[in-house]
Amino acid sequence: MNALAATNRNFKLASRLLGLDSKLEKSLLIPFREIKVECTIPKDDGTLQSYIGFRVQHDNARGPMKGGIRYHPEVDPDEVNALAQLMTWKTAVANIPYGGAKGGIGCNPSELSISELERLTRVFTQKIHDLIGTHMDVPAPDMGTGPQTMAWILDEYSKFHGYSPAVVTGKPIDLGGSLGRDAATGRGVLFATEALLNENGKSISGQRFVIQGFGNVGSWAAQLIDEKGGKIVAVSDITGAIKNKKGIDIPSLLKYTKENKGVKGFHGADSIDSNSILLEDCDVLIPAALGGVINRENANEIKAKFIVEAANHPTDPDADEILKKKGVVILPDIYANSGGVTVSYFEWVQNIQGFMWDEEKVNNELKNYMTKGFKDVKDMCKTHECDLRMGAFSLGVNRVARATVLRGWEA
Ligand SMILES: NC(=O)C1=CN([C@@H]2O[C@H](COP(=O)(O)OP(=O)(O)OC[C@H]3O[C@@H](n4cnc5c(N)ncnc54)[C@H](OP(=O)(O)O)[C@@H]3O)[C@@H](O)[C@H]2O)C=CC1
Ligand SMILES: O=C(O)CCC(=O)C(=O)O
Repeated sequence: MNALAATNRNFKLASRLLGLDSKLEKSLLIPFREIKVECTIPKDDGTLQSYIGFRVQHDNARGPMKGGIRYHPEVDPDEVNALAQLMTWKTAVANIPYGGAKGGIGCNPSELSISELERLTRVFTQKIHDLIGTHMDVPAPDMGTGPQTMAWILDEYSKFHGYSPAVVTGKPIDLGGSLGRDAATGRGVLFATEALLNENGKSISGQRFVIQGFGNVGSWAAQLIDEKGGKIVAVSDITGAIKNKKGIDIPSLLKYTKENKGVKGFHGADSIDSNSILLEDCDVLIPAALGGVINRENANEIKAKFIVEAANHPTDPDADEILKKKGVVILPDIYANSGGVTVSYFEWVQNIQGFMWDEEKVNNELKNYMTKGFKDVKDMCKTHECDLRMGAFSLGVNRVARATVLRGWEA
């Protein structure tokens, strides 16, 4: 099932749980606006190369639309649509005053030079600058993008609209980025995992973790879980997968990946088949890379007791059903990885206030939001006698539906 069909299915199940009117259901499902732009840039060798960029603005009932921009070869309109919709429910679950959006460019950033990436980002911004803005749609980093990408967007946007730091979040600190945003998604994953384990009479310390993806989210989650005494027994990235039953030395791995651009070849662990990373024996599995990786092909073989979805849409609905029967507890993406957008909200607030918070305040506030989010999701599970995914979806969809009805449709 593709990402959009899967997301629509989860939305419709939640809508039925809530008893939403079918017309309201339809209006919540259809995106507010879908943008597709051609981005042609001269490559460093003088030849021209064209790329397609997307921005899907799904819903703005609760506030400006918000969501990352992804640079990846597999970016396609259906996936961006699904990810934009997930952002709408995610910002509502986190209870921050935003709607949802997502963007992407179909490209392989590892094959582009820094100056080619800068040209591509600037051309994309030129094409969408009228449709984003501090109170309209606020992009942020996602896979293949980061603070430097946000700095280029900020600069290009400001040429048209005047200096506007709050038009993007996840910026470098020197340009108004928030302390703690870089680590925020991984830190949110830590807080979410702690909440889930505590509820099950366990703690991070003593649990065995497997993490797929060692980029922004995966590496921060690994570092913070390691600092709390969790044992990380296997990790992977695009270069390969490694395993050490006794626990991987994460500080050494972080140093190694900076120097070697990947986990492959790390001396303190054995190399394993990348395809088997999700099937490794562990207590908690944390997918932190691509979507759709847990599906009907592999769900039966998963050994973890808990899955914490740091990636967006890592679990296919077929796999959800199989894992539920096996008794595996899944903490869904729209709650588990909401730490990133929550600190993006803090960054936006700081930019608008013109006042910078210290990192302790950012991290404490993030913990408050993640703790409250877990309680709100659990309350919905109790009310609707459903699993955590439906608890999170029904929480998010209900908040957006209420805002939509309150705003009304009068022309
Ligand atoms: N950044 C954020 O704030 C947020 C991100 N997310 C989600 O988290 C996930 C990861 O994003 P982020 O960490 O920002 O992205 P990054 O680009 O920083 O990292 C992605 C990681 O995934 C690895 N990867 C790519 N393809 C594969 C593969 N086939 N198998 C194993 N690993 C792979 C990459 O390897 P390599 O580096 O070697 O290419 C890299 O380690 C995405 O689903 C994203 O949507 C969710 C909420 C917020
Ligand atoms: O920080 C943000 O605004 C969005 C992050 C994001 O893209 C996500 O949560 O998937």
